[in-house]
Amino acid sequence: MERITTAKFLEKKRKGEKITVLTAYDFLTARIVDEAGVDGILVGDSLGMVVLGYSSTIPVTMEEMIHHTKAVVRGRRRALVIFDMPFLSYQTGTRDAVLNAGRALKETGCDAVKIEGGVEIAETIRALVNAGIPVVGHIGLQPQSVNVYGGYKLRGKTEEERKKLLEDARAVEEAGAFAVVLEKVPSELAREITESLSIPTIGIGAGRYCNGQVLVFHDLVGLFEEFKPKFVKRYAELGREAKSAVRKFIEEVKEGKFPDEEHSY
Ligand SMILES: Nc1nc(=O)c2c([nH]1)NC[C@@H]1CN(c3ccc(C(=O)N[C@@H](CCC(=O)O)C(=O)O)cc3)CN21
Ligand SMILES: CC(C)C(=O)C(=O)O
Ligand SMILES: [Mg+2]
Repeated sequence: MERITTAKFLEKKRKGEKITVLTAYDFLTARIVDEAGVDGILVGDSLGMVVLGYSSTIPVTMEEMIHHTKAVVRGRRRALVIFDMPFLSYQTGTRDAVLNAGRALKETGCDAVKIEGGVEIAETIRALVNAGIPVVGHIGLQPQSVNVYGGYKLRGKTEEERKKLLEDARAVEEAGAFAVVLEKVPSELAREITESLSIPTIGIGAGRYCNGQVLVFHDLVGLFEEFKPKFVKRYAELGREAKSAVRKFIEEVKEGKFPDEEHSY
């Protein structure tokens, strides 16, 4: 089976083929999304909220990211694995960024890293690419800056924000990123950015005109039930299913129905 490469992402944009990316934080989920045929698996720092129970992505460490990414890489056969650089692993300077991102590549076997930020982080993207580390940018809503913005609101609404976002997109591309995530921006602005770049845009809450889409796996299958911003579409209700299965188990054990002959030796 042919592996998806960073070049494949660019080729897909040129050919007008959509790119699909989903998160995974463990071996089995990686296997499911890989076998279903996604192009990319993002080991998001959202794992802090989804699997570790933190209320933001701020507390996530390199150690936690590495631990989960190793499991994801073991479950992957085809998709490109992207390591989401956690808060404070790249914001303190290009040297720290290269050392941490290099560590991610060396220790986990991932293919690329993602970092949040636009114009202000372009120099860091350049340093990573120069060191041989493929980079995905991430602009618009940047969850690691939640404490500066005081929330997860839509970005690019005012004319000033719109201009800044277009500049961010250009800076990320010029710095050498091979793709860029656009988070929670109006569809029309995402369209404008997508048309102005030669690298693919991967949207989350950024409308239909992006070159690809990314979602958190647990949101898509209805496992993270309390998280429901407008951009999440639930394709299944696994949270409900799982709870109902557990209730049945409890009931059957209490009634002496489980285990029966079929499940005993
Ligand atoms: N499960 C999950 N899915 C995600 O997409 C995700 C995470 N976790 N954790 C990390 C970041 C945080 N993200 C977020 C978080 C909140 C909203 C959001 O729209 N929240 C509110 C609005 C809050 C506001 O206006 O301040 C909502 O409408 O639910 C969007 C993206 C995206 N990422
Ligand atoms: C929502 C995506 C883009 C992300 O950064 C994450 O899962 O952490
Ligand atoms: Mg993230």
